[in-house]
Amino acid sequence: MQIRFESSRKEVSQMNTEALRENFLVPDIFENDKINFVYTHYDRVMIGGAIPATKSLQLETYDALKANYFLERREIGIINIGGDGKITADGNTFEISKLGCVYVGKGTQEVTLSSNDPANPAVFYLLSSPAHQSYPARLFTKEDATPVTIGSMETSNHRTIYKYIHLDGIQSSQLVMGLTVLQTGSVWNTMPSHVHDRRMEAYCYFDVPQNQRILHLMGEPSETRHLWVADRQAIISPPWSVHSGCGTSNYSFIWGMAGENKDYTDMDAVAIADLK
Ligand SMILES: O=C(O)C(=O)C[C@H](O)C(=O)CO
Ligand SMILES: [Zn+2]
Repeated sequence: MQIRFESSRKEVSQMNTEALRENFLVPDIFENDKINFVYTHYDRVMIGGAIPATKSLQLETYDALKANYFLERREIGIINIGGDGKITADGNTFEISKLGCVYVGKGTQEVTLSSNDPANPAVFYLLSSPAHQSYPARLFTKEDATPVTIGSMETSNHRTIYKYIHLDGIQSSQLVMGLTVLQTGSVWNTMPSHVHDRRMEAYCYFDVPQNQRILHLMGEPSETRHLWVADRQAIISPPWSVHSGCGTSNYSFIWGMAGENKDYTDMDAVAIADLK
């Protein structure tokens, strides 16, 4: 498992393209018949992917966790961006379709991921953070997520936000998670932009057409940098960084956070005119 250490604001402002990508892009987590994770030192959030293509996959512990099983001191949010699948958590089975989310809490010993049809396997995005309290495993479909549509065609940022794990949704110890779908013709996410010093964030872009890309913006508002991101790649956003993107077509992305609070609305807005 790859480990990503933290970088300071000053270091980031001096990084070249390669260093920015090495530190903040998570390019290869989705692989057939494997669970892959990157362990970050940003609130100790782990970013992962799993495609149970020809066999079911079991969440195993890692030496870096020094835990008897993966969720001994952690919780996990799982969103399916592929075909229909199943998640079993200590004998409880959840049927999960595309854009569905399953939360599994601390203390769950066995988590198994599987696909219903090997010809169209489930593709699971995984986000895990340390947990100090146990909450029950739950499934939310995208309809359960009380979708909210914001932005407009005029500003090319018309999009629908689905919140799954947050203060008023699925309960967790500190994990917050959901996804955003851009409407056809809209390309900007999270613009106007924001920061939240209280929480780190990770984005995983998906349904990005082949040969199209997302220009993801990061860095302090007055010192922005960019990463070119392809389909099914994730990015790490430090708590002091903006996290916003513009696509060469419309697309969707999963966002997830951990840190001081679970209040989705706790954001410090950045005026567009203040971005540099
Ligand atoms: O399109 C958006 O705006 C978002 O999806 C914003 C993210 O949800 C976010 O950054 C939450 O902190
Ligand atoms: Zn944010």
